[in-house]
Amino acid sequence: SDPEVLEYLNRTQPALRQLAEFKLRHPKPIGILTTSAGKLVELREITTLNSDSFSNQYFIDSLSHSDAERIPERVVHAKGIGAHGYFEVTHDVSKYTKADVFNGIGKKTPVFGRFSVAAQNLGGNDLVREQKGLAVKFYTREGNLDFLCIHIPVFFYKDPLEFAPFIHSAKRNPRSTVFDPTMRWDFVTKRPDNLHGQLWINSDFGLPNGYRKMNQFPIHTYEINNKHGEKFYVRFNFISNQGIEFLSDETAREIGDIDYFNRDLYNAIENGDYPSWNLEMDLMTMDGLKKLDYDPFDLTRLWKKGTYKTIQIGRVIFNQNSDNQFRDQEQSAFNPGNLVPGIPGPMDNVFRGRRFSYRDAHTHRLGVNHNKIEINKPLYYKVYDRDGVPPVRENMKDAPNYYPNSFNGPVPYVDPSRPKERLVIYESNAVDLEPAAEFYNEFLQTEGQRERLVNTTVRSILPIPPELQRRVIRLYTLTDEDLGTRVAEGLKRALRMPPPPPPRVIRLNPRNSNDHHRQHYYST
Ligand code: HEM
Repeated sequence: SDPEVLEYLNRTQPALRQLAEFKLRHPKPIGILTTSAGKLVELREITTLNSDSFSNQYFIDSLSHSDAERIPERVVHAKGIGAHGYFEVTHDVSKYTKADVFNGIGKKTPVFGRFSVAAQNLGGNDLVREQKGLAVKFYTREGNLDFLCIHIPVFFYKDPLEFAPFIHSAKRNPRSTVFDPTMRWDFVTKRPDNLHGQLWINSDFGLPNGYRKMNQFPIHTYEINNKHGEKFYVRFNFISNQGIEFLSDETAREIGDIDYFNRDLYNAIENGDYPSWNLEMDLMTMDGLKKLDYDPFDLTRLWKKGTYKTIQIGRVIFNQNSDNQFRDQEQSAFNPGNLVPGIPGPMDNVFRGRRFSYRDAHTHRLGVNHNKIEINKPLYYKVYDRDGVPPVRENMKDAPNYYPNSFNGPVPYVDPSRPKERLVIYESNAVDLEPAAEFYNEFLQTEGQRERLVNTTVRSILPIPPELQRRVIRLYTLTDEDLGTRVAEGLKRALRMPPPPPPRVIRLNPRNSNDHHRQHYYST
């Protein structure tokens, strides 16, 4: 009720008034301070000055806990923000999938979502041209269902063996420590399947205006099946109800806030402006698949118009910020292999690689019991796994710890409608530049869009070695002659431009004896 406090709360954005709000909710201290083992801390223990610090358990606890408070950051998508919410079914899709979570109009399922930037380290810059991610964990009655998505509808490669080199080339140079376009362009030109995704990233669609204003795509072609065992092939899409907006590099520089995406999402949710996405699926039947003149399982290409229909399923709404980002977001373990009956999932090789990679990454990052951490815990589980790095929770108490057994440990169930066989797909390793050419000529609809793609590419290849620049232009020309020519001409023009002036800095005169820096150096 203090007018000064009210005025402060009104004037300040939610992300900057979090502590003031905590105090409003807790007008008195929330309790007596303790050590981690629960001993009450006495006032004289909160300083070590003029005392025997190594008799002070509070001091030892504090120092040694902070020494160990970092865990490995994610190898990709390290920086992000998490929020809680729910999924609500809005349409009847029982014809296509028996997944309980998608059946029963009005049914709500709790979800946890994590929004992220792909190549930045923890604490990195949101305002960069990189794929932005959204991972959603649905806590369904049939186990956790995880979708991991990026904001462009195509992926970079078809062979999971490209994961490590792709990531290395997109992250920091191990010697210089800085992001290095030479590595990235070298890899793209050596593995041209990456080109289509790279064009998306360098186009107007590369940098969304915040996490709320982007669509999200799990990309893979998923197999789904109904209760009669009939199979369908789908690509899921999360379509933003906030609309989609993108930023130019110039606007991003003007905004200049490395936490722009996190701040925007957090503030919106705190203000009750809950972001939501419609979940839909582009669907093909088995008969439809047979008639195609392209590979619908290829992650590096879009499905062609007219070959599928789009079915609405429901919507995801995020209506609560996490009250502890480390507990929820940093400890969250999303795995695309977490699927439910009725969604057997994708068959392609990248997906098979991912089934292994995420599980392995989570064991490294969070320990082998990562699915027992609260944020990852399914609603129901009965396992034969035991022990390992905590948390083990009740560790299945005294139930039999081997299967099969004769003593009523958990038993598998029988699903009579599970399709008997799965499609086996053969993937071609031929380089196909058609999807990239289609993106340039058809997907981009205006000259302005093409011009900006060319300009962004030129800026990006300007610092790389001439031989590599020639290789980029050769690849672009092979993709589309006009695109290659324009990049070549743009590069020639850019090379003739004078280098930008050095940044303006504040200089202090070291010979000025009034300079307090100098006094500081001498004061010791
Ligand atoms: C061979 C292919 C791929 C491999 C090996 C791979 C591997 C990984 C790994 C190891 C992580 C970090 C996991 C963690 O520590 O929690 C990760 C995160 C992520 N990946 Fe992938 N990935 C692949 C392809 C993809 C694709 C195709 C997509 C999207 C369509 C994708 C979206 C994401 C997202 C959104 C995250 C962040 C998850 C989070 O918020 O925790 N990845 N990936």
